[in-house]
Amino acid sequence: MKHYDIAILGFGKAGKTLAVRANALNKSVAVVEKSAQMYGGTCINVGCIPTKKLITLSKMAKFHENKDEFFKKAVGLKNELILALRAKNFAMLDSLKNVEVITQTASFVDKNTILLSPSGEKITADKIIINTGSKSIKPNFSVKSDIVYQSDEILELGHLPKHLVVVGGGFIGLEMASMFANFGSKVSVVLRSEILKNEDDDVREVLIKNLENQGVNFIQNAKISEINGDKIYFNDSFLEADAFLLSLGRTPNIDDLELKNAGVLVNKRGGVATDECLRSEISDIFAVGDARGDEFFTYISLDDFRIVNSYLFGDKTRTKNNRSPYAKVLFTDTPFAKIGLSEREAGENVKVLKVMMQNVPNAKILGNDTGFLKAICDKASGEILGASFICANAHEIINEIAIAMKFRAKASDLAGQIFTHPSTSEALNDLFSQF
Ligand SMILES: Cc1cc2nc3c(=O)[nH]c(=O)nc-3n(C[C@H](O)[C@H](O)[C@H](O)COP(=O)(O)OP(=O)(O)OC[C@H]3O[C@@H](n4cnc5c(N)ncnc54)[C@H](O)[C@@H]3O)c2cc1C
Ligand SMILES: NC(=O)c1ccc[n+]([C@@H]2O[C@H](COP(=O)([O-])OP(=O)(O)OC[C@H]3O[C@@H](n4cnc5c(N)ncnc54)[C@H](O)[C@@H]3O)[C@@H](O)[C@H]2O)c1
Repeated sequence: MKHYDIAILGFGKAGKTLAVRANALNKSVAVVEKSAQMYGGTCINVGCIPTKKLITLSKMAKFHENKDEFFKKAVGLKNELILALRAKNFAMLDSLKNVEVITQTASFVDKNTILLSPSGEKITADKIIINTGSKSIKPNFSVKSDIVYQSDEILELGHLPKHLVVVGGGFIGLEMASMFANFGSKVSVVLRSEILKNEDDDVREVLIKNLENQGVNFIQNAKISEINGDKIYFNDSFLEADAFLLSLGRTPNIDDLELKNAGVLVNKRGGVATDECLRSEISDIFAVGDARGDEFFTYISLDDFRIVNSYLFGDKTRTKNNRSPYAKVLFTDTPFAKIGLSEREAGENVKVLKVMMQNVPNAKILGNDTGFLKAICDKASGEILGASFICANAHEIINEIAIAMKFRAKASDLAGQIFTHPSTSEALNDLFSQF
């Protein structure tokens, strides 16, 4: 039985980054990945990168007469990118002298022993890192149809659907709705509640208007009973489509792991229960990324790497409790980005600042002056407590607010900051000058 200093289960963002770090420190590492199609993990193969490549290409569809042909070309370009990234990720680890990539499914025999399937071999390790990601949640209504897809399957579709019904109005649902509408599909989003019901009303208003202008039709507060053939049934009604996308959320991918054999516990979110250093109940077993069932973002998986790295190889000071402020972005045609408090969450002792994009010169240059920048500041100190940006480039400039919040900057700091011109960032001068 081969022994390693560290075994990493799953080739995800945190795990692969930790493997590179451990190799540099001369530790022996096994990275166990169940699928050769998933070297590099969800983000590069079926998540962030393929979706954002297609979202970017979909914005060019309006220049193409034959929409179906352009969609197929876009899928081809996306596939080229993914194949290159997957090969690069594999080579990155395979070329390291202390790292071995093992293409098998991992499960625990005990707290230091991993069974590899289908080979039946076993390996042991001093430390084990669970980085097995997440999977799509299964519907709680009946599905009898062969035109129903999950997000990874729809990225491989060989034709552009004429009418796509997206079920679920979260990150994947709204991004895909915007993307397929740009490619030229008729798109309907059927969701059980109201769109982004926890966000401020002015954000929701712009978001819905923008998507409706793209041709997306919303059916909110729908109680879905079934998808049968080419029909989805909800409330007292139905819709006909030639493709359905299920985007009902994701759940940790830990079923194969036989965690009980190692004594590792599961939390209420169905993920591996960890402490602030990401140690499980068994102190030599850690969990990182989606497998913890906390926040499902690539940059959180990367930050989990920083925490485990600090614990195993550093001064142990970096923990889940001192993460930097970070934003979330919905990559619709006009993106929505949010960090910290919204106006609704902020309550009384704050000042709300707002700039409409119609008044921002760069928005005119970009040809998209919809939306606004909104910031929430503490009334007494001026400290920035949050921001909601729904506008072109929102996904980039929100990171400037993240840095400002990390250093507890005040409105006056950004009001007096020199920004390049013309840029969307320079609108932050006007926004924070209002304080
Ligand atoms: C369509 C889509 C779009 C997304 N867009 C974004 C975005 O724009 N920005 C963003 O930040 N996040 C996005 N996400 C979320 C992001 O992709 C994930 O949060 C992130 O990739 C999770 O990384 P991870 O390190 O937890 O593991 P993953 O990258 O998921 O890696 C886990 C790996 O473990 C393997 N595995 C599972 N079980 C076993 C086992 N028993 N043995 C061996 N191997 C196993 C899997 O095959 C997989 O390769 C998106 C997700 C999806 C689905
Ligand atoms: N831009 C990004 O950073 C990005 C993009 C895509 C995905 N992601 C990550 O992936 C995760 C998964 O995305 P997602 O869109 O699948 O999940 P989500 O949690 O964002 O949204 C799920 C949606 O499905 C609805 N839903 C759930 N069960 C339902 C049912 N039975 N009937 C009708 N509606 C139902 C929910 O109300 C919600 O609107 C996200 O939470 C996010 O962390 C991030």
